[in-house]
Amino acid sequence: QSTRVGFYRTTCPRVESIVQSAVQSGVRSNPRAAPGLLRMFFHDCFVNGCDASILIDSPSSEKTAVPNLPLRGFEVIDAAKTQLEATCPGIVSCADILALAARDSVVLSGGPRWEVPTGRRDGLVSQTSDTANLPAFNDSISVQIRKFEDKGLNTQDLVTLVGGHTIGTAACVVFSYRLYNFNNTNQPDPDINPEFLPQLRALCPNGGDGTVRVGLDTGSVNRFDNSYFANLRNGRGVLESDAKLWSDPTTQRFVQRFLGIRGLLGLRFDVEFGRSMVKMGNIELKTGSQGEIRRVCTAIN
Ligand code: HEM
Ligand SMILES: [Ca+2]
Ligand SMILES: [Ca+2]
Repeated sequence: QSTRVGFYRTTCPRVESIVQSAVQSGVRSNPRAAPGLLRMFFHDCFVNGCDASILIDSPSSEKTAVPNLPLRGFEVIDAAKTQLEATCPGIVSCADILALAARDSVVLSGGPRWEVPTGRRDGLVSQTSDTANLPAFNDSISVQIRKFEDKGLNTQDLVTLVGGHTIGTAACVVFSYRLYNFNNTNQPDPDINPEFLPQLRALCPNGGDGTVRVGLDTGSVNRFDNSYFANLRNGRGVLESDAKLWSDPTTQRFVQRFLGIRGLLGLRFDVEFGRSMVKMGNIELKTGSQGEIRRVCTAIN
């Protein structure tokens, strides 16, 4: 069984417009919700599949894991769910709300629109420890490729989906080790463009406040565009894992194709992003009678 476009056509025909307006007003009052919801969908799908396990509130749920602490936009999902329960009670899964909200966040940021297949069901478990295999900011390319392959996503999907870093920010704490004493060399990471280095150092002084946030796509933090790939080529990747997409030839090929380098078959980021998001949205699906439709997204029924 899998998802399909229009799963709620007869049971909750207004689902898409209800989620869309919740995302619109949520992002208006909290701009961090747009990148937050996109990243939230990724972190949901990579842990127990796209089943809203990320949304559960409990002292030992996935939310409490370190990589999930910066996630934003949970209030948007709750607002959409409240609306949906008033309109079509017991019908729409929280996992589908998140899938739609991630798409709508991209559209609101000026990115492409794609059709989101629905029909996911909500999972019954959420454990902090299950998040241990999420991709990490210092993973090598081979580890990044393996973690995506484990979820049925290939190297092109990896480069495409990490292109989600065209919006949003990272805390100094996840990359400032690259700026001063990288791998005990007493030197910065050589992948950083020497003209970019002082900019990053000014934003994240040695021993400074690790919670300060820095754009992942310098110069285009709020716009869902191609600029992130140009920054990678120019040594302006902020995360170590991002910089390696350029320094490793396996993934550089795909970055070049997004940049339209002559001699390589071009790829359009706006087209590929939607395709890879649909693929990611089908990871380890619960359908039919598996799982449940939650009454509130933060708790199992
Ligand atoms: C190798 C894979 C990936 C790694 C290692 C990675 C790592 C990270 C890290 C460390 C941050 C900063 C977190 C913070 O300090 O708040 C971040 C932010 C972000 N990531 Fe990823 N990521 C990966 C893939 C993805 C994918 C596949 C997507 C979505 C399709 C995505 C979307 C985002 C977004 C939108 C942000 C900004 C969040 C915000 O502004 O609150 N990432 N990522
Ligand atoms: Ca999940
Ligand atoms: Ca951008």
